[in-house]
Amino acid sequence: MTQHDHEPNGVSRRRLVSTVGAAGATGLAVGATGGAVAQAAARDDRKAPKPVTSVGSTRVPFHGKHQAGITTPLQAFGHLLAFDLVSGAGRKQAAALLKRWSRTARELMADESTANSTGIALDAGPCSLSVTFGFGRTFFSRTGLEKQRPDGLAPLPDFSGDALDKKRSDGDLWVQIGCDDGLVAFDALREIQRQAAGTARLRWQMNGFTRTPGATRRPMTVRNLMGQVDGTNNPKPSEPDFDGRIFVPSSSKPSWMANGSFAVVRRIRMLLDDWDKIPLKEQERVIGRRKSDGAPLSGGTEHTDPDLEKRSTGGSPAIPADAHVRVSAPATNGGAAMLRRPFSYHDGFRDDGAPDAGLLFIAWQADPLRGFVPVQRKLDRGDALSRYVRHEASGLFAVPGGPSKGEYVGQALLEG
Ligand SMILES: C=CC1=C(C)c2cc3[nH]c(cc4nc(cc5[nH]c(cc1n2)c(C)c5CCC(=O)O)C(CCC(=O)O)=C4C)c(C)c3C=C
Ligand SMILES: [Fe+2]
Repeated sequence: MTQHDHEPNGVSRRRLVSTVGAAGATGLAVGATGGAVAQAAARDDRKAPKPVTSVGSTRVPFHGKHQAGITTPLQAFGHLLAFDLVSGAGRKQAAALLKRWSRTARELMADESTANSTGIALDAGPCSLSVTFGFGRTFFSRTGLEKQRPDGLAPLPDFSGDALDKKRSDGDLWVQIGCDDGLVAFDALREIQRQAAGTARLRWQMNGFTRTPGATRRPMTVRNLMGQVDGTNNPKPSEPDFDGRIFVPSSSKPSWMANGSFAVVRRIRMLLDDWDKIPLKEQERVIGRRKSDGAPLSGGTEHTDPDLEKRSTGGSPAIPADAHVRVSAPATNGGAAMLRRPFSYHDGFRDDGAPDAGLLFIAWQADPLRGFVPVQRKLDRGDALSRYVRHEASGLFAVPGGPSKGEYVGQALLEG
């Protein structure tokens, strides 16, 4: 999904535009010939510092069958935003907003300066920026589009372990920003927020992070804030049933959701003080995998399939009955599967001194009733991990397919 755009000398287009602009202005002022300007530029070129990595120049396409930010490799920084339409804003205003947002997302992801550039990201490349847009259940009643509301947006059931903050849950519109640079990510966030003015008000925002590309000597699955290798047994795009599990078929109804997906977003706080007190062996039994390398307790290496039948020498299951990987596995949930693409978060410390930190859990699936819901029902009843986590906020969003050239995200819904 990503594309390394190695510009001349690996310098980003944003940077080149400003360099060329400056050289052009100088040329005019001193009346230099085109040849002299070219020679000066070539000299400048030799002096230009070489980028240390390709992180800055990596570009994620905005157009395509699916929106970016679903199968895009996880970026180091994430911002999740939910907006509510202001009173008086309906379908027309929402369409204009999605048009503005799409144009900005396309320009920023392509490393083009936007008309109202804040300047925050001026020296950086696109750094794998992706911006993804979705619609919450309430969007359809606010805009008179109830008939277009997909069944997949049926409210999630209440789970016994939920302690949800309504103010930080749901929302009419959802935006996910992912980027390998904090300033480029903030620049996108700021433009998206400014463009909403007069049409939609921010309902909640959550900021996340994960590993920086290149931070590991040996690229491997990332770790979460409990220290576990997290993401190993995700469905893989190379698997034959991947598209059917993650994306809405192109023949489905309503047709505007063709090639789209549903995002379940859960803010899950980790009780890290409690977690850190339990011995390593117990931490591993809670998950069912080794902490050091993520290998299943049934043996092998990180990518060996967990053997749920295997017994240890004492006769007990090698992967305990309530281990997280056993309870959540498709094999024990009638095949239910989802693509997990979470960010970690840390929002300081609570009054009792415990970190306010955990996982911005984002699960992608073609149908939440066949993905997240059955698995969370089971986890809610019998997951050893639930003693160490709290679900504090929740959202469910319909994310349309990717726009074709010249289209904006959600156009088929808003103009259909
Ligand atoms: C409802 C779905 C899930 C929630 C909520 C959830 C929360 C959660 N998970 C971890 C850590 C790990 N999860 C792992 C695997 C895993 N988790 C889910 C689903 C939910 N997790 C699934 C479907 C799976 C894959 C199971 C399988 O097929 O083997 C793992 C193991 C490594 C991996 O495969 O990713 C870890 C570690 C936390 C910390 C958490 C809430 C904070
Ligand atoms: Fe999990």
